[in-house]
Amino acid sequence: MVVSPKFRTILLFGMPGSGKGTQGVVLGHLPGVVHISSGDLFRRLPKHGELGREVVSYTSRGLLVPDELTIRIWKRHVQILTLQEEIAPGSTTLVLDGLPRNFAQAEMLDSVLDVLQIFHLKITDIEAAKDRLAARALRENRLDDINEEVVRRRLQVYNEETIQTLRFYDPALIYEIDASQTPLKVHSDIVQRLCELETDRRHISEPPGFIPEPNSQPQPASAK
Ligand SMILES: Nc1ncnc2c1ncn2[C@@H]1O[C@H](COP(=O)(O)OP(=O)(O)O)[C@@H](O)[C@H]1O
Repeated sequence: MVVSPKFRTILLFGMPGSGKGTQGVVLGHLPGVVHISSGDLFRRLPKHGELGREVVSYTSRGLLVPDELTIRIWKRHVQILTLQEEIAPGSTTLVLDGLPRNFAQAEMLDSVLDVLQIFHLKITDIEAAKDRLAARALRENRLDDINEEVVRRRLQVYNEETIQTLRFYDPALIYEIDASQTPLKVHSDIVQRLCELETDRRHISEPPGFIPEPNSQPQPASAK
């Protein structure tokens, strides 16, 4: 049996409004890094198609889209990107935001993801998260951010279900970041951690065709 290599993956975790999308988009600009947001995938589905209508029937109520459907849509997207040679397991690092969102999804993705790092963007002030969602509702015209009841349910789903997903992974992979900081400071914390990983010789971002030297550890300043 041929076993396909897994995608090196960084997971962005955090409650709605914690800034996963903002950080994911910026990281996705690095060479060799591709950002995939499950929420964006769902919003891009044609609204009048069968899939789009089914998805909206859940997202509009603040509920999770069923696992089988979520994973099917995600895998189809990854397959298209792979066929278009925009990504390849072994050379691309995926930054996933919004997925996996529960324990079952983590299990379903385990055979395709090699999770290198999980950033848990923590917000303790729920009111601050709600304010961010209200601002995003206007900026991005997101209906699910406008309705207070829908927002309340999404936060509840996060606290009851999504946060449990972290138990699936080795605690050593999880890095907590204070998401109430400015986006730039959150980004700086993420980049600092990723640089530490690179010095551990697990490369996150590589220019196309870049082949790391077998002993390319950074030299101390005195050796230069
Ligand atoms: N992995 C997932 N599984 C099930 N539903 C999801 C998943 N990702 C996103 N969704 C649905 O899409 C909605 C929007 O998700 P997202 O854009 O990530 O926003 P946020 O993190 O602010 O809630 C979620 O409220 C949920 O209904």
